[in-house]
Amino acid sequence: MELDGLEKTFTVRRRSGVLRREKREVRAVDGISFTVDRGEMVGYIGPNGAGKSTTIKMLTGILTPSGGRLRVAGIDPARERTRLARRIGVVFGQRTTLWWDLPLRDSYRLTHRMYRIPDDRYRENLARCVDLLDLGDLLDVPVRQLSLGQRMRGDIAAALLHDPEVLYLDEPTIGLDVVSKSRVRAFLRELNAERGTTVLLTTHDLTDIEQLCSRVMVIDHGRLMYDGDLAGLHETGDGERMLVVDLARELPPIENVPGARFVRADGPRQYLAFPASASAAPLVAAVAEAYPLVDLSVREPDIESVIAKMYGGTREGRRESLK
Ligand SMILES: Nc1ncnc2c1ncn2[C@@H]1O[C@H](COP(=O)(O)OP(=O)(O)OP(=O)(O)O)[C@@H](O)[C@H]1O
Repeated sequence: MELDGLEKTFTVRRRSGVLRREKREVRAVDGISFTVDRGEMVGYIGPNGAGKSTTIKMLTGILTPSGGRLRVAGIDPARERTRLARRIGVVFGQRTTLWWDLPLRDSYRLTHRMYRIPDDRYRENLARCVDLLDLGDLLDVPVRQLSLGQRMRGDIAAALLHDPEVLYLDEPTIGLDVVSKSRVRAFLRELNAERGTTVLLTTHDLTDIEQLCSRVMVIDHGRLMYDGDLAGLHETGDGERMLVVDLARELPPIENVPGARFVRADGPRQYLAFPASASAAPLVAAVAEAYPLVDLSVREPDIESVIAKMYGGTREGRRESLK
């Protein structure tokens, strides 16, 4: 997957007075370049409206880029959308590609025909998906009667029956309970390890990224803000760690320890933030000397707060120009 200076601009008209109409240009994707190698599993994350779905729509050929260059499996998606469709699979967590009134089995049969999948390949892939995604009891149930988690597993299987080399997953675990999420994640890990399927994963659940992706790309306002591993993301966001101290009794906030920032108290427990790059030892010593310390722990920054910090730094750069 190769993107070089990829752009997508939408022109939106908005009524701004009785007779006036304002023409506004939204740069949903504003010059994005990256390469994803075969077999990589990459997280593609960012806040609402960052441009993630627009990127995926261009990667599938649904939308034509306004600028830049794009290749997926050597194919230009907008020019050869049908040829590309045989090589990629897409799962949109918010929508289903299955036939609502048909049992899962019939949806799969239709996919079999549409993609002209060789019979033995189809049988083999279906059996594998049914086994690993635990779809055995669901094949004869109409899609509309499936729970969200069951439907999602059904959708993932449908996207894989034609052996795609590249899989785009847009919020594949949205709305799923903990058990369904872990089942979907385990399946994706196995798919990637066994088949070498390249996966681009968009999600708001950062546990998906933590458990599945060694590389993560952060997009905001249509621009790539970060491309690297998860550990590096912590550093970039200048995250904070949290020292959680349990005191012998409820006491006023600890505000006199240099290098620590009082965050909140919960009875005798107090939360002190300090820079992720700093050592906790001097803080612990200072607290222990001045307060009746019973217990303590250090919590690592969660990715959410790290990313929130990154976004905080880019708010002014909103690139929506009036025309
Ligand atoms: N068809 C369209 N016409 C006009 N503007 C659009 C269109 N599609 C997307 N946009 C705008 O482009 C920007 C990026 O939208 P996009 O859907 O790609 O974001 P996203 O990162 O997928 O967000 P979310 O996490 O909410 O799904 C937004 O400002 C959105 O309003």
